[in-house]
Amino acid sequence: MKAGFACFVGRPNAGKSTLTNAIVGQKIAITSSKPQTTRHVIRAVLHKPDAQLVLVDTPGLHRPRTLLGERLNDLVRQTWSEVDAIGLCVPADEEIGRGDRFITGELAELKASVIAVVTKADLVDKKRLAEQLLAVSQLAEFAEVVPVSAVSGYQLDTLVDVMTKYLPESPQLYPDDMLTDEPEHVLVAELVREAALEGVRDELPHSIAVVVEEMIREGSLTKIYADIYVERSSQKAIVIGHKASRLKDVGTRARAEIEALLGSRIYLDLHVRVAKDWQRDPKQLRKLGF
Ligand SMILES: Nc1nc2c(ncn2[C@@H]2O[C@H](COP(=O)(O)OP(=O)(O)OP(=O)(O)O)[C@@H](O)[C@H]2O)c(=O)[nH]1
Repeated sequence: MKAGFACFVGRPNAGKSTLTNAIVGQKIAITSSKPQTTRHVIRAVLHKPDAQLVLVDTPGLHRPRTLLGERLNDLVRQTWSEVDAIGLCVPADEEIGRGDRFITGELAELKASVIAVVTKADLVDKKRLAEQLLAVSQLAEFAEVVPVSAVSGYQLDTLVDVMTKYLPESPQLYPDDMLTDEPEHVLVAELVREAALEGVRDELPHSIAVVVEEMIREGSLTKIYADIYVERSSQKAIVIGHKASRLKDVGTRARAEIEALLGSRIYLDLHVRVAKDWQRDPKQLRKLGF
């Protein structure tokens, strides 16, 4: 029996969240077409007859400009130092760049086995894929190099097998029925946050946080009360929209996602609140889960 921890790293937009979701087969991490939306460490547990792979989802590493930025970087480095296997994601359809080299360099000192994962293989032809595999393997000494596509499902099983190979001998770490150890309310908050960001990412990229205050089950219905926090009242107006039309859309989108996640009917009550400059205030950061 082998068991251990693994995570995917890579520059923004490399396809880490999508890959995690595709492997786990359920939407638990946040994906978007815009960089740097992954915030919480979310674990998914993959069960196999002879192994247990615990996937940890980390935010990206970037130059910290706020207290939140610093906390996030600390979180990333701590996660990296604790895992047994790391999948370094490099998209097949983009040139290898400074971001990839920077992250590869950061990984050099770690005890973890590093597997280079060439993502989005469906976007390129065979020749380009072969070239990218070669270019990636010249970046560093990787344990293995594996091309995958989260969209077509190409080589996802292979990747899991490869990552499992580098886990230590260990009894299983989590019970059989466990998919993630992230409390439900955090997953729900992430889905609300994703819906709230839809269409306003450019205006409010890092200014929205969501806290689920209450989840009450009443038979087949789950009542959820959540607060959407912004930093200024001008942002509040953006999130709510004209005659609350935007907030209604946010609720509709989030409700569909949450119903799919929880498998039950949802009543969703959303409030938009201003927490002035929450990204710089330690007390507020703690309250918001950072
Ligand atoms: N065609 C294709 N697109 C993909 C694939 N994987 C991810 N994408 C797209 O690439 C974009 C970025 O994917 P994410 O999974 O959000 O990337 P990420 O690395 O988690 O990004 P950050 O959270 O910003 O660090 C999204 O628009 C995805 O739909 C893939 O296998 N094939």
